[in-house]
Amino acid sequence: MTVIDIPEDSLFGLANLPYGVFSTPGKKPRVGVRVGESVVDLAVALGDDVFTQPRLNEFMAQGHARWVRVRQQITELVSGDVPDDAVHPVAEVTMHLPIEVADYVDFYASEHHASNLGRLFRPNAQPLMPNWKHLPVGYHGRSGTVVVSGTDIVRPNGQRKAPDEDAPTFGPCRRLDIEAELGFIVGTGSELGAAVHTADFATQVFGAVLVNDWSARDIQAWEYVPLGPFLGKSFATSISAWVVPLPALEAARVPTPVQDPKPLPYLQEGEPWGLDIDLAVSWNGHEVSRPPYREMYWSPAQMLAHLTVNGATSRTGDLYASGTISGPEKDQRGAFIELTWGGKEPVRIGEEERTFLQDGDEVTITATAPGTDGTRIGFGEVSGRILPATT
Ligand SMILES: O=C(O)/C=C/C(=O)CC(=O)CC(=O)O
Ligand SMILES: [Ca+2]
Ligand SMILES: [Mg+2]
Repeated sequence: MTVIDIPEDSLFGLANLPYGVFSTPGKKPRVGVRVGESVVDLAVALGDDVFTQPRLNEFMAQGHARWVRVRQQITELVSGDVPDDAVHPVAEVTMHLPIEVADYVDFYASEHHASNLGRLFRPNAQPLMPNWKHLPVGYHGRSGTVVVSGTDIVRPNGQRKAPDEDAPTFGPCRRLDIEAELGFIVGTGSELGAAVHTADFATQVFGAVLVNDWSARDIQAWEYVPLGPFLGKSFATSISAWVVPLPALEAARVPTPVQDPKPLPYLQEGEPWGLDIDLAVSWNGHEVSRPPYREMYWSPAQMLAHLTVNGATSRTGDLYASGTISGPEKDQRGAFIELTWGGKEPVRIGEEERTFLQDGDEVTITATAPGTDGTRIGFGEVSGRILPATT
């Protein structure tokens, strides 16, 4: 038997207990929970077959009451002796995509980001569209290209046309960018035709991950009118390997910024709440931005309510992302197009300067939040390295 060591300042103490899918050499991917610098194999520790699956979907589909029970069981288990064969050092496991992504939706919930992108993409129009403060704007993404942190990202090819060019050309993206976001994973789905109320968020959403919504700005700028993002964003979206369960985020709840005008009734919550999560974006190992999630205008529950208000189902494994997280300050912007103001103001990366991503560049996004026991909890990281385009 083993007593798992949890350093006092660990971001993965008992207040966190994130789930992931891991493998050890020669063995199949299965469900584990992170405790300190260890991964606990839940199939071995709890003796339940649902954790032998290579994804969290089957466990999530068991529903909220079951999630609560398992979290209690894990807390009791790791507070005492854990069977030796259930414990692996995190440095010795390989992490996999934690969920089979059902549908993927991406919102646009940061007023600062939406205003900045409006100015950059539509310099002759008002930055925020008239609908923006009435509904959480979003689009349907491509679930099949959601990948786990650490997966290399091949620079996309596509059509691009700069404003000063007469005709589009085909080739590798020249303005490859990131978007630092938070993603919410639906655990319990809804019926076709039935809207999900804001109050149902806590029992339907299983947890949260970090998201990097890689974006080809030149492809996007040319293709997006009038139907929205398409190939400029569908080539890859990276998520962190650890899914932070919703109860771990209780202490991070904060009111959203004031919503004026008052949203329509289906978007109302007693008091709309966001999350006090601090993100950090590193470019080749140099921190370039610290986006604050508490600045997000639309709440996670409002986004879910909007997503389903027309009767569209939500399903186990759905991923809906917040949209780029940008704060009011320049060093709080969650996309390089904003940080470098459309490539006009390069940022310093050690000895070098950057506007958009070069081949070989690596971006890592991390985040922490207050935990329920007064310590902080961590999201791990979402990272990815750019490989040259295929020819
Ligand atoms: O305003 C636009 O035309 C484009 C917006 C985006 O690229 C943002 C997007 O994908 C949603 C987000 O991450 O905030
Ligand atoms: Ca996005
Ligand atoms: Mg994407």
